[in-house]
Amino acid sequence: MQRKKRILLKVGSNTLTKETDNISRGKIEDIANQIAKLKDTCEFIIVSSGAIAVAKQFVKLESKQEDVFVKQALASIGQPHLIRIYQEIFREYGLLTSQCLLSYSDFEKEESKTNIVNTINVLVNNNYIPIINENDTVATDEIKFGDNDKLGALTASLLKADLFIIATNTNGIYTKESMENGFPRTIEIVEDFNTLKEQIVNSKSSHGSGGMQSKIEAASLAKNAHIETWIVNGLEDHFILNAFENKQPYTRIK
Ligand SMILES: Nc1ncnc2c1ncn2[C@@H]1O[C@H](COP(=O)(O)OP(=O)(O)O)[C@@H](O)[C@H]1O
Ligand SMILES: N[C@@H](CCC(=O)OP(=O)(O)O)C(=O)O
Repeated sequence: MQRKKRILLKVGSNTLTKETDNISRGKIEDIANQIAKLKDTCEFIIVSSGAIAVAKQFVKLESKQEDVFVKQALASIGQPHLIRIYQEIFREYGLLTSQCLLSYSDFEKEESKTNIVNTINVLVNNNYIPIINENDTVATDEIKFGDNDKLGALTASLLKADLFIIATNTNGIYTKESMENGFPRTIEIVEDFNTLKEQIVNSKSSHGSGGMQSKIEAASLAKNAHIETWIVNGLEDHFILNAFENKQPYTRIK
């Protein structure tokens, strides 16, 4: 039997909420449906944000503490709900899920790295789809700066993914000029990072935290591990299948 292509899929809060204030069960169904269609040829590991967004649907926390502590508490409330929603929906598509909470510092210790690889390989070999998020109680890197993009890239590298897909709210990276004139045009293939950095515009989406900058940095980490990154429009239905079939513009960073 041919070896399956290992795909690390990073989905941000914007994709999961379809840019609203609520998690979209429809978007999670769309992801499950695509994974079910590809399951004979591809194995998926998901890095998913959305814990804070789910919690905000249910609670408003009172606190005199700094904003970041409130976000950490919201993540703690939202994470079990997020995983429950994934589990319920993926089960309907015959897919099994598990939860892994990781932080950057786990990628700096040999023992933790070995444990992550061993655990996730057992899960994947038994047809479980690991759903990874930052361990927000102990780490604040992504809720302060990131986008879970770097966590996605570190995980893709450690687990030797064949492809790193970042789902966001644009058809990949647009040229700066085209963004400024209001007719965005996708840069389809990137081979030179220096020219790419010049295309970043200082804007982010409603729930987004890192903008395109953090995606380019994540792609650069993946490239160092010889992994190709695709930046695709997660708001579209069938966004993974569309990219495979070239039906929707997206950016490939080789
Ligand atoms: N060159 C570019 N091409 C596309 N989007 C860009 C570019 N430069 C900056 N951006 C901004 O980056 C945003 C995507 O990043 P972000 O808001 O963090 O989303 P996500 O939550 O999906 O990680 C886009 O909505 C856009 O506002
Ligand atoms: N870990 C947190 C937030 C991570 C984060 O900033 O992510 P993103 O939605 O990709 O901008 C969460 O699950 O809500």
